[in-house]
Amino acid sequence: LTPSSPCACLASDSDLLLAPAPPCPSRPPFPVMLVGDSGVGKTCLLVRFKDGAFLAGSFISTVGIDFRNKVLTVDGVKVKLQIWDTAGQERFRSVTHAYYRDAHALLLLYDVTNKASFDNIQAWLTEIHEYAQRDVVLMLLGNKVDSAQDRVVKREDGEKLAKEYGVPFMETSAKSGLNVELAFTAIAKELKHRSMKLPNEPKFKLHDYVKKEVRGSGCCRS
Ligand SMILES: Nc1nc2c(ncn2[C@@H]2O[C@H](COP(=O)(O)OP(=O)(O)OP(=O)(O)O)[C@@H](O)[C@H]2O)c(=O)[nH]1
Repeated sequence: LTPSSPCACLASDSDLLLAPAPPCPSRPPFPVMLVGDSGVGKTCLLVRFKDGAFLAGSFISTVGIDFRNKVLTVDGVKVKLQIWDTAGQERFRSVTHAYYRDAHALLLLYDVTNKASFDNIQAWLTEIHEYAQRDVVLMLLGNKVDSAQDRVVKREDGEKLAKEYGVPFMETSAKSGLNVELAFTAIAKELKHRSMKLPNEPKFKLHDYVKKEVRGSGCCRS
């Protein structure tokens, strides 16, 4: 994935000013997969990120898999993500398994108002371990934090689990938009750094970045 000449999918703004970028086929988008139990808010998180809107009202479960593209500008570089929204329902699990291998990043969600979705995270991690690439970028998200009165999973429990498995963690809300942009930006930054490997650039540390930015967002101070 290390680019020799940047294309429109992964090119700095200054490069684009100097010469027209070559077409994208040489640079496919980074596949990012959303996984977690049915109803945790995967589709809503994606819609919030892509369109800045919240899908309220009746809940329509994803069938199989759906995907959307979004280009982010990270440190002056365009990074194209192809985000795969998977169905959380058990009956679609074999479909999801087929996609893990090609995913460069995974956002694993639970719902802070649904204890079972949190308890199932270990099973999801086992599945990820079995099917995904060993070096896949992984982040744990506790979604629906806007529903404070219905919360049954404490932030500390999410943090503890994430620490146990060595994965970055943040709480999100597809409804309010809290940390949604940040979650995808963090993933895009990590993918960009891994693929570009510029000689004089300091190594990007996803864990540290997430910790610093979450603290800065003011969402999680007790
Ligand atoms: N309060 C609140 N509700 C949310 C949030 N995100 C999703 N929801 C609601 O939760 C329900 C399920 O959301 P989806 O995004 O469809 O869930 P999903 O994980 O894609 O479900 P599957 O497609 O079955 O895997 C919907 O009724 C949403 O409106 C959130 O951040 N806050």
